[in-house]
Amino acid sequence: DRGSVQNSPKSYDVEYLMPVSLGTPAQQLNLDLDTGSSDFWVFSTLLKESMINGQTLYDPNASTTADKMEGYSWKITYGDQSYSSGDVYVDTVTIGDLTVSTQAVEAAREVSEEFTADSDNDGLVGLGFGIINTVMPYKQKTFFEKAMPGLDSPVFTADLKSGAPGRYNFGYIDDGAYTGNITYVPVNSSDGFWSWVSPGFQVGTTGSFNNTRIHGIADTGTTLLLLPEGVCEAFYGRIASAKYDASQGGYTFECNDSTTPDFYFGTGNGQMIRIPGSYLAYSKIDTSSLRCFGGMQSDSGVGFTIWGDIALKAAFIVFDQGSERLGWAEK
Ligand SMILES: NCc1ccc(-c2ccco2)nc1
Repeated sequence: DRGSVQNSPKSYDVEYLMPVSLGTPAQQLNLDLDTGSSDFWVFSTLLKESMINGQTLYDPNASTTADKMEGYSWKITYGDQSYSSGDVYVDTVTIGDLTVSTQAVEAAREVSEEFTADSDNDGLVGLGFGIINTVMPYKQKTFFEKAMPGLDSPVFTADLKSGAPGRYNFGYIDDGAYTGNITYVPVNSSDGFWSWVSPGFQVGTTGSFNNTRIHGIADTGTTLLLLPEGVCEAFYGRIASAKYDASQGGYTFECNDSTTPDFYFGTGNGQMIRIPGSYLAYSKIDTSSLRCFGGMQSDSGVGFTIWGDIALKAAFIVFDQGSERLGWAEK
């Protein structure tokens, strides 16, 4: 079996949403596929009115195939301090023509204000590893883990684009979606993340390659690229107008600064992925400013590097759960 679904970026590519069908008859929600977590949760009719702001709600009582998992609950807090919690139902879920008939659907009773404010986002599909699912008393499998046995190949791929729709594919690799070769690197899933080691980086075409191993995770659910302080300093040191602006909480530079170099990261056996300098001028710090907040920021608050959407949208990525490895290709 296999599946393919379009993803659509919200403004500034802050997150990418995909249509998902839940229950019988189908209820369609727009969800955020997040390889940095492992809960499948949705806005639901269990929520207090004050927590809803335009989102589409999953109504388990309107689904003939929904069964409540009595005594089960969940609560999750994300790196950006947003959180959600609620009850658990089993129901049928279809993403891009791929159906899982008994998916644990985590129906929210409570969401933090950040989620309430994000009116286009109806919930998250966590495609990290099930070991970090938060359902109690027994953790639940991710959508991919449930689908995997029936797939042609135990992989899913992410093709995120800058300011344009892309695709998530399940169970196969679309050889037309990338150029050159796919370089595979081993994944350590013991923390539940798609954790891998980059051999290093290069700033611009003239800079030398810096052989410094960077431990990090591939995370579709994080907007920015969070790298070690030293890497940020090497990159921003090459941009004339760049500075660390404590009032903005990060590096900023003039959006049109022509000295902005491309950023390359190593994926293994000599391959590098090029992130265009334009991707790193993330967003204007305010409408009247000529300065942009950098798409690359320090990972010092996190403890490991997060290869978020800024990096992922420069590549075609194979999340190979069958072999616990990541495949990287240019496109
Ligand atoms: N890295 C997972 C994740 C995704 C989306 C969000 C989010 C959306 C609106 C408010 O917070 N938070 C965390």
